[in-house]
Amino acid sequence: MIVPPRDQCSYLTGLLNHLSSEAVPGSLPVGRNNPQRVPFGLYAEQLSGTAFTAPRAENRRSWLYRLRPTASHARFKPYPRATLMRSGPFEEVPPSPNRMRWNPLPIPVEPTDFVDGITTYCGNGDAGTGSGIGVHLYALNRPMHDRAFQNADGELLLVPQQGSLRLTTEFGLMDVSPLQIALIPRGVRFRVDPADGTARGYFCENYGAPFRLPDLGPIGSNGLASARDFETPVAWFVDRDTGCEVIQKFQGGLWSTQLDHSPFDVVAWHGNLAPCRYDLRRFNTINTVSFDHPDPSIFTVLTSPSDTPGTANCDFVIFPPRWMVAEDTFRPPWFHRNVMSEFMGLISGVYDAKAGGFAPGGASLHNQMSGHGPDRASYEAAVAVDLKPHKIEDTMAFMFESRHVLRSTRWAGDTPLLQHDYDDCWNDFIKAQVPSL
Ligand SMILES: O=C(O)Cc1cc(O)ccc1O
Ligand SMILES: [Fe+2]
Repeated sequence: MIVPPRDQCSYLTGLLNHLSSEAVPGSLPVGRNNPQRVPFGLYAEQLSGTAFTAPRAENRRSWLYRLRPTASHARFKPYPRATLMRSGPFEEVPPSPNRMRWNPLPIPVEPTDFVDGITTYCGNGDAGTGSGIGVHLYALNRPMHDRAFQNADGELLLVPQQGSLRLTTEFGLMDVSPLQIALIPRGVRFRVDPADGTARGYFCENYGAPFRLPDLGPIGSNGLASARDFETPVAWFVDRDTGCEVIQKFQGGLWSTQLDHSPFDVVAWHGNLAPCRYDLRRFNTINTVSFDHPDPSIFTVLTSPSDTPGTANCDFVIFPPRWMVAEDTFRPPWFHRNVMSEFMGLISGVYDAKAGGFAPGGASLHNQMSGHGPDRASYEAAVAVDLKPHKIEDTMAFMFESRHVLRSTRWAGDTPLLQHDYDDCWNDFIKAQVPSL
């Protein structure tokens, strides 16, 4: 058991391990979950992320030992501020087959924290039936101070793009920077504070089955993201009897209640349901060493499966720095139409299918069966280049790929960030000339 230095992040490693952590020696009950009297009068609480009876390999739950029961709070009232956060079902505007791309979301000018700085671009499914995802960006310029957020509708996969974040969670403290990601299980209360004043990033709100590592099939027992590289914070708590607003997302709506104490009062915990972070630079990228451009599923970091095997509710896929060695191959992404729908973001650098227009902090959406692929400049460069081993460096793009059409929000269609000329990047391809018979 690890006792953390106060206010410093310290981590336990592994994904889905059954972990134990106590911030005060002797606070974690030994050998049972809910003894008649918990050490120091702490309150035992089980947090269930899966049904009690979920198969053992799927089952996720943790036991939290806290200064006060989470149950001690006043009624939630509707959150009084308007935000641009939207939720499934996404029915604000009719779905369109058009390809969409957006310029980077600006950092706000008005004082804006994480909750108020969320803008929803698109999503699918329904928070009410527990399938689908919401796709959001955040852009903020101040800490959450005495506020905490909790999402009953889904798990959050945070993808910082600019600016480091300090995440204060019920389980402990996590620092997350661009090129790292964080997973926050459904219902866990957390606070997001920028380390350097401002921050921007993407996040997937997963209404469906929790993210997990993909199967590796013939790749074998190693490769892609490794469980040992996921880091979970050790127990850390605040013993403070001052007010804190808890904002909860529930069935699409935002609600607020006021506590007279900190919600971050978990002194000890154990279990396999906990927030974690992962450094994308640890990804063991696998690619062809012969010919042809493989399907991007080889770059899957995490997957949220659906009820149909191999057809994800959401795959989180990255396009990291990597050697390109394929012989006699058009090396960038090929032209394609996909039954799955693709939302992409760019953390840094340039994406190899787009010579221009796809900027860090920007986004694109290519929905079910819409034709897309390299823009003309990328195509022409790739067919002309002399194929030598070449390293794609200093870049990190990602994709949330989902089995259902991603329906954009009204904001996403109306914002001046939308590039109305996006289709033009595929204009004026020279017609192929086949010999006449
Ligand atoms: O559309 C995209 O850029 C993402 C993508 C990349 C790739 O290498 C193959 C297929 C695919 O959808
Ligand atoms: Fe694609």
